[in-house]
Amino acid sequence: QRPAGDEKVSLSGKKVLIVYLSRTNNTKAIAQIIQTKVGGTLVSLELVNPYPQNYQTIVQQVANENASGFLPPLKTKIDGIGQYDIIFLGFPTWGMQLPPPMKSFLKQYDLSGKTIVPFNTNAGYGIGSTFATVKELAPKSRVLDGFTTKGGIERDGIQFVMEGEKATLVTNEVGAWLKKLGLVN
Ligand SMILES: Cc1cc2nc3c(=O)[nH]c(=O)nc-3n(C[C@H](O)[C@H](O)[C@H](O)COP(=O)(O)O)c2cc1C
Repeated sequence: QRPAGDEKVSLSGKKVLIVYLSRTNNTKAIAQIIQTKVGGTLVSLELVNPYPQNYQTIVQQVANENASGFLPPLKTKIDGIGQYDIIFLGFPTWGMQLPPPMKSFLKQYDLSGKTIVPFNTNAGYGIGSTFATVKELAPKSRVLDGFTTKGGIERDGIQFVMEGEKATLVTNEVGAWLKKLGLVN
């Protein structure tokens, strides 16, 4: 068996789906960079009942949902998910966990046999349990090494940061990551 982190996957003849959750557009920016490099269908995960705009209110609501295991219903429906071979999943870290809507997504869709490629932004505290939870909720998928970068720090009023030098840096980092996975040349 090959060591973890040394997995390669080929893009040829594969259909790509990029699903992301993003509140302040940092994770969305990464999703768009990925789409520019590998193509595919870009889908934003939207909720039946959107989260509150206020930061403290959403932090409290997410804490409650994480504690109770509540899975918010998704407004976004993905037609014919069976046609996709490679599914990129993008999300921020929320309360050091995978955001509840991503848990909803992974519980709702059967991704058996598919390749999942996670990516993340966070305020600097890291991925937390997010990548591990993706693996737990998609036990019959092949989950590749994820990408993570520092995004906004909404607590301190810093929202969108993927512009200027940061955008250039992140674009290069995403390219190197995709190359390592074998998804771009
Ligand atoms: C409800 C909530 C909880 C968050 N919890 C964390 C956290 O536990 N650790 C962390 O590093 N950042 C945390 N953040 C910050 C986001 O992960 C960070 O700003 C991210 O870049 C936002 O991505 P987005 O712009 O795609 O929404 C939290 C943000 C929100 C709104």
